[in-house]
Formats: sequence, structure tokens, C-alpha cells
Amino acid sequence: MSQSLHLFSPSSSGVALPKHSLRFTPSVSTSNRQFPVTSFPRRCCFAIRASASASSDPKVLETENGKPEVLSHVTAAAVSSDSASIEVDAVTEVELKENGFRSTRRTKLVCTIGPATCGFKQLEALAVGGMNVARINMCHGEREWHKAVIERVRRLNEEKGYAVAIMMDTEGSEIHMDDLGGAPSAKAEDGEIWTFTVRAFGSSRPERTINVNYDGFAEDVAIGDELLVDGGMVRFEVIEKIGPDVKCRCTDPGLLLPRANLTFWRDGSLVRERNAMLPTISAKDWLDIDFGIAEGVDFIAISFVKSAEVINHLKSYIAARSRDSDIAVIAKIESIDSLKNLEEIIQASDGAMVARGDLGAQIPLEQVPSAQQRIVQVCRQLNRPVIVASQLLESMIEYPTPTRAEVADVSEAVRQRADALMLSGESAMGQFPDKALTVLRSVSVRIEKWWREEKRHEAMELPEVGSSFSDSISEEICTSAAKMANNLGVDALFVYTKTGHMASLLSRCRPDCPIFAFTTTTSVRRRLNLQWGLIPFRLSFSDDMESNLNKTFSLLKARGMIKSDYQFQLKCFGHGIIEVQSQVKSICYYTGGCTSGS
Ligand SMILES: Nc1ncnc2c1ncn2[C@@H]1O[C@H](COP(=O)(O)OP(=O)(O)OP(=O)(O)O)[C@@H](O)[C@H]1O
Ligand SMILES: CC(=O)C(=O)O
Ligand SMILES: [K+]
Ligand SMILES: [Mg+2]
Repeated sequence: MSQSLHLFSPSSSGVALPKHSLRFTPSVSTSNRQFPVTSFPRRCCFAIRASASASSDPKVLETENGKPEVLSHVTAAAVSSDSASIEVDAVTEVELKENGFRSTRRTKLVCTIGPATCGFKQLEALAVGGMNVARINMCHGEREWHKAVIERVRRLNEEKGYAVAIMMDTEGSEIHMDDLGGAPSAKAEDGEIWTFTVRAFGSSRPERTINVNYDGFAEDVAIGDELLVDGGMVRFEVIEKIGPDVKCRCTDPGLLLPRANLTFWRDGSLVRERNAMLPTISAKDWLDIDFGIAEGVDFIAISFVKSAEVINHLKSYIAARSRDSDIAVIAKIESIDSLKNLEEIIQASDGAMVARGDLGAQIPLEQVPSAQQRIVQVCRQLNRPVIVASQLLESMIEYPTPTRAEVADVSEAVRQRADALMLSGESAMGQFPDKALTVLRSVSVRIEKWWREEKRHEAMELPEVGSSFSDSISEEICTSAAKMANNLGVDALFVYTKTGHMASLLSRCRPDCPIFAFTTTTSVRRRLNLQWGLIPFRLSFSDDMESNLNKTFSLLKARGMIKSDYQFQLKCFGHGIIEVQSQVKSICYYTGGCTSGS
């Protein structure tokens, strides 16, 4: 006999309960199928599931506010899905077979692709090494080059069974130097006088002259200002202005790299003159965004975001351009304004990046760690994935081992439980991209394990993120699922999710065990690759949760990813029912997708 815990929605009891109260009614049943599903309001139970039929009509769903919502990607998946198969990352599959559930890495890894890693074999090596997302930076290279990289990643996914997502990063309206006429770098020596100018030169550029991309440069700077290249890698002092030419003396010598970022400081603060009015998304960025939409990238990261408005604008642009695309917009937090408007920017975005490179050029360096901590925390609270980026392993651009300080920095980001870590120059143009990735991977796994063993989990307040009662139920179910999974020491959580929302709510709880996220579309599967602890699978599933579960288990067993003696103990069905089978020796916990299309 099994014991059931039935969780009723207030409306089924006929008694008006306060918004947050849920009624638990212990009951005894002999069958798993005893669900009072019909007593739930439609939107609260199995409202919507991906249809397995090959219909080409978009599914129109009824949502909370009664407005129809078209989920055409549901149909797209149904058309392409093979109902008998399950798709999982080739690396994960091997890892699960060899080491079991618990060993899987929870922190996701993003690699910037550049000349050192753009070939098929090099990309494959990164995928084998654990790259979850490939980032292309539109600051560098031609669109044709980026297109070729995207095609190679796609081919890799198709031919070798990976689900590497693609993130396109916009250039943004930053002030930067030119490409040094194709030279890999230029050396500025102490005391040398260099000219920064907007004047165009043909092939005959005078010595020690650098072009700047911002027309108002000479007007904005003042004599005595400090000019920082790449946030202080090289420093100059402005000594003279002659028309468009700004003459500067080098005060901190170093290597100037092509398109290096420029900021100028006065009396210890960043100068924000007319350049503060530059649009976040430049004319070139819009063309790059069109390119990204046409190529079907998974994420678009927006540089130098200042407000939520620009994110909303971009999201409606993407929606209008490609009705069924689900490109996620990542806000890069790398300016003073983005810190000021942090909460609303993150609320408007689908994720955020702590872009420490430029951030460290805009605020004093000693403020960057606390800014990072705050951004990671706000993202977790608002349920948005967050990437910690820049200089994690900077020395590995040149050396095969990291510094101890770099390992400590990576550890701290993992300990903060950021969703993802990112390599920049280390993978784009460094000498040891694979080794750098290995360091990220091994440090992540080690710190995650240590933190679990130490039971050091912070009790972070997770405020409600949804606005409807239905959303609240989803959140409560995921929070309880994670808590039960921890308390019972289960090996995995299973979640069936169409848009990825339920999976994200589970990920947000940062449970001890990995989360197997089953989703119907390959695009959602790729997108889930950015979120902490999720192991995304593509699987076509139906309205019948019990049969989905049986099917999943037999497919996973057949692939050797779970041992045949594993059984599931706890089941959480649909929106309202948690069923606990006390007699079954067990391993897994499962939570079903709940709200419409989530
Ligand atoms: N597509 C590319 N082609 C050539 N070099 C590249 C490319 N992408 C990156 N790089 C090199 O790798 C370095 C680091 O890359 P990354 O994209 O992280 O730059 P970043 O300056 O940190 O980012 P951002 O410009 O967004 O602030 C760049 O400075 C550049 O030298
Ligand atoms: C990644 C990036 O844009 C930065 O760190 O500035
Ligand atoms: K960029
Ligand atoms: Mg930047």
C-alpha cells in the first residue's frame, strides 16, 4: 500500500484561502492513478502539453489573463520529434554512464570563439571539454567569419550529438581604438607621446597615431584627463588638444591591442560627457542583431546596457522579426548606469552577464567583487541565469597553468553559485584554450562537491517571481521538490518542461542533485544549457505524466544512463499533486510541468 499526499488547490476545497496557503490532505490510496485532476481549475493542472501529432497549426493556449498565447514552437517540435528517442549531450551521456548522477558538473561554461578556436576540430575539442555555450563577439571579425563559426557549431551538434548553444555579443557604443592597421599589437613606452584622433588616414598612418571610433572624442576630453586603455592595462595623460587630435603622454607603458576599449577619467571618476548619450544599440549592432536572428542564435548579449527600456525594445524587435524564435536576451552589466538600474534591467532580460572587463574600467577595481556578488544574487532572486565573465584565467592566454589567484577567483564565482563562467581571450586567442577550459571544469566540480559535502548551502531568500496564483504554485512545487530532494538525498530531479520555465525554477533552488530537464524542442534544450545544474534532454512527451515517466526511464535505461535497479519514489504530478510512495526503495524525484506551456 502506498501513502499519498494530495495537495489541493484552494478552489477545489470551496473555501477561500489566503493566496499562499495550500491545503495538504493526507489520504491512503492503492493506486497511483487516484488524482482528483478534474477538481482543478483548467489552468492549474495538465492544461497544456506538447502534442505528439504532426499538426502544423500553432497551438493557441489560454493563459492566466484569458488572452490567447501562440506557442508555435510546440508544433515545430512535434513535427520534428521522433517519439521513440531521447537526445542528450554526448559528453553528459558518457559522464552519467561512468560516474553516475551526482558527479555531473552544475556550473555551465561559455567559451568565446576566436582565431584560436574557430576550426571544426578546435570547436569539437571545446565541446568535449565541456563547453555549453559558444560566444561570438561582434566587436571582432567579419560577419562571414561568424557565420562560418555558427555553421561549424551546428554541424558539430548534428553530427556528434552536442547541444552547444550560440551566444552573439554585440559591439555596443563603446569608445575604442581602431584595429591598428592589422598589427597584432603596438607597444607604448613610458613617456612617449601618442596621438588619438578621429581623422581618417589612408595607408600612410603617422607613427604613434591611433584612430578612435567616437567623433566627439576630442570635445569630451580635457587636458589633464587620464586615458585608460582596456581599463588600465596602459595609461596616458592628455597633454594637448589640436582640433580632432588629442596628444597624450604614456604614463603606464604596455601593449595596445586592436580595438582596445578607451575610457577617460577626471579627478578619480569616469568622465561621462556626450558619450553617455551614445545609443546602447548602434546602427551596426542592429545589423548584427538582424544577422543573429537570421542565423537563429540562441542568445543575444547586449553590451553596455543602461536601462530596461533597451532590453524591452530589443525583445519586441526580435518578436516582430521572427514570431516563433525564442532567442534569449542577455543584459551585459558593464556600466555605471547598468548598476544603478540593475533590478529593472535584470527583470526585463532573460539573463545577465557580469562583464568585469569593462565594468572594471568604469568603476574602481576594488568595487568589482561586491558588484559581482550583488549581480549574481539579484539574478538568482529574479530567476535569471547569470554568467561571470572576463579575466577568470587571463594568464592562461600565455601560460599553461593558472595563477593561484585565478583559481581562487573561479572558485569564488562557483561558490556564489553563478550559472555560468566564461572564457574570453583565453579561448579566443590564447595558446591554451583547452587547458583553460579544463581548469574551469575541474575547479567547478571540485568546489561544488566540497560545498555540498560541507553542507554550506546558503539559505538565500527566494522571493516570489511570478505574478499569478498559478505561478506561485509552480514556485512552491519547485521549492518543495528541491527541499525534499536534499532532505531525502535523492540522485536526481526530473522535470518535464516546454518553455524551460519549470526547469529554471528548480535550478534557482540550487538543489544538491542534478536536474534532468526534459523538453520537446532542441532550441529550448540548447537554451537550458546556460542554467545551473540542468541536464537538458530532448524528448517528446504527452499529457500522460505516468507514461512519460515510464518512457523516460526505459529510454534512459536502454541508453545505460541509469542503472536498471533504479526506481522512482516521489512523484509530483501536474500542478496539484505530490504522491509519495513509501514502500518503494527509491532514487528519483520528479516534478511535472505545471502552468500553461511552462
Ligand atoms: N572573432 C575574433 N577575431 C579575432 N580576435 C578575437 C575574436 N574574438 C575575440 N578575439 C580576441 O580575444 C580577445 C578577448 O575577447 P573578448 O571577446 O572576450 O573581448 P572583450 O574585450 O573581453 O569583450 P567585449 O568587447 O565584449 O568587452 C579580444 O580582445 C580579441 O583580441
Ligand atoms: C565580456 C565583456 O564584455 C567585458 O568583460 O567587458
Ligand atoms: K562585445
Ligand atoms: Mg565589455
